[in-house]
Amino acid sequence: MSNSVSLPSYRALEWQGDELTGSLKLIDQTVLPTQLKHIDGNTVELIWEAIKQLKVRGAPAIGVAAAYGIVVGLQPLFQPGAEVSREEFDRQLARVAKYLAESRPTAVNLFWAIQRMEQVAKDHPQCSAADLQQRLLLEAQAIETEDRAMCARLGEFGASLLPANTGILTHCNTGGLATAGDGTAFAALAHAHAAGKQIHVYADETRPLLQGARLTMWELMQRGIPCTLITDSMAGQVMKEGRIGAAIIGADRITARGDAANKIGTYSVAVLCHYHKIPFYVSAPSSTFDLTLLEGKSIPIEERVSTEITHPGGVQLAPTGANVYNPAFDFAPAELITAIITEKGIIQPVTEANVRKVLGA
Ligand SMILES: CSC[C@H]1O[C@H](OP(=O)(O)O)[C@H](O)[C@@H]1O
Repeated sequence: MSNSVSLPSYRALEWQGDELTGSLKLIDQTVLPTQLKHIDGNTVELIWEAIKQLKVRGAPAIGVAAAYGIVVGLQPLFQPGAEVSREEFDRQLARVAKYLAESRPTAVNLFWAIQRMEQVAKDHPQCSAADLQQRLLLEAQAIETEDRAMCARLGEFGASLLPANTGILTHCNTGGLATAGDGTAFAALAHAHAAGKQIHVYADETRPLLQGARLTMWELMQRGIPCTLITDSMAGQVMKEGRIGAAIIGADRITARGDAANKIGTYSVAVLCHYHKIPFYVSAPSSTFDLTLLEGKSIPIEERVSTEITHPGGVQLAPTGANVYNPAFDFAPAELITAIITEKGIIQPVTEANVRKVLGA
């Protein structure tokens, strides 16, 4: 019996109001799963901080949040009775765009969304500041709406590849919390479940910030999708036991040859899948591709504070002064990826020629 794929009842982010007084309502993902708490992103500083601290996270969601962050960041220009010149507006737009671009370095969706917003100003050099502010809100809303449609396509294409009656391993979180819609890799899980494929999801906890344990398990259980939480170090064992028929993960930046940067631990999952001859799928929108880069080693990898590892949840687990290395991402080389699922189609085998062919680039 198949169930229909329902959009999540929660939304990682939601715009409220108009271009001059509106704000971005965000789920604070750092306190899930025990608290469903919202923050009101009514200043660009709050939105910047929410991105930096992973209160809002996930490549597509970061892009949507930054797009709205630009609208919010320009609102202070419009004070009652004050005339805003286009020159001043353009100066402030450049400042806010640069500020938001400095929040996190790896997810290319952030820069893609900011550039799309800046392009609106370039495309309308003669319009007034007030008119442009309205156009910027429309562009941010378009980015959000397109993201929702993208998730649906990723879900359909991804589900078509997932085997039935087996376990599917996933890493980090790629669901509605990481996007404006139903997710990327997560959408494939939801669509496969709804299609009656009888899958069982094995979710890596995903240290150090535990997006898998805290967020993916929460999303799967919200949707009634059979699931089991495992530690990252158990991925090989569940494969060895024959529990896993495929793995599917998201991405934060994919190069022209198909090297895919994703949450730390992704490379290990890809190598384990290769060894166990298990299909390894990457699911990501075309906005996650950076065709200016060829090799994964060129992708800027965010390094985060050591306390994420030494003091998870504020509890000290390592000696004071311990040396720590905390890269937030690694990358799976194209050679280890069975296929990359995009909203424009499936890239398989993963080669630069096929990347460009499917993306039409
Ligand atoms: C749907 S993109 C999700 C992608 O982003 C996550 O990183 P973070 O939680 O640090 O924003 C992770 O790499 C996911 O695969």
